[in-house]
Amino acid sequence: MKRTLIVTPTYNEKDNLPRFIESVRAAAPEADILVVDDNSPDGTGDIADAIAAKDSHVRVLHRAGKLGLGTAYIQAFLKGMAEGYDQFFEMDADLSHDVKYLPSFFQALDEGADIVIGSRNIPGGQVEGWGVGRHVISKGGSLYSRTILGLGVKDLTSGYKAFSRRALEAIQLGSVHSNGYSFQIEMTFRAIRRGMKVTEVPIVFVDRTLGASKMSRKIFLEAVGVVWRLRYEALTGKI
Ligand SMILES: Nc1nc2c(ncn2[C@@H]2O[C@H](COP(=O)(O)OP(=O)(O)O[C@H]3O[C@H](CO)[C@@H](O)[C@H](O)[C@@H]3O)[C@@H](O)[C@H]2O)c(=O)[nH]1
Repeated sequence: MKRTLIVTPTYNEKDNLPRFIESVRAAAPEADILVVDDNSPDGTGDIADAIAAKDSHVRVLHRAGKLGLGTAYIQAFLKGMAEGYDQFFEMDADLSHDVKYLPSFFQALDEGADIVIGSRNIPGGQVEGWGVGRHVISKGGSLYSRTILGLGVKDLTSGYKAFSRRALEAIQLGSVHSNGYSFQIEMTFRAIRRGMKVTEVPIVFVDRTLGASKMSRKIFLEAVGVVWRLRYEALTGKI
């Protein structure tokens, strides 16, 4: 039986986290959940601790402040690898990633995928609840990065993903620099450069109804630049 670690980074998700954990526990009862909370001012970390105290499948990694999505995942993955997990998931805590898709991720991993991406940009996939601006940023961002990096993956910024242990080893987590949503692009690009197999499965992403997105101008600009850095590193043989 493969050991699965589902990582969810949290920053001010007090209204979403209990339902998120409950739904993941019901859908994947064998999996463990690691919440990475960045000292959320709304007390999400305390809520996570209270759930973890009652459920041995749930643990919490507390960090001192808002250190970013990318470093949250890297810290959690390194911890999970040291603990011997075989496969790793990324999921947002805000209920935009529906657990009903977990079986298709597990199936793709079983069939040999190294990375499974919950894709909004393939037949059967879509986004509900975003305004025009956010659609343009997301679709445009995927197209921009696909074109510059020469990748066939349709949804490069999705945050609903699964990795085999082999994929995380190949990526060499210590050399990943991106911290915002461009972290997603960098992880997939590095894996593909090392010959990992990527499979996209369709998901309908439903925008959060509680709490707020942490998308910012800084995160957007980081992504614009990261793509060129990755291309340069690939051209110069660094990745
Ligand atoms: N620990 C921690 N968690 C964070 C941080 N920033 C965001 N998060 C958590 O990361 C998850 C996603 O953040 P959101 O800010 O809700 O993302 P979004 O705007 O809905 O963006 C979605 O779309 C992006 C673009 O496609 C995706 O890249 C992203 O992963 C996500 O799926 C949430 O659980 C949120 O609390 C941070 O600095 N630290």
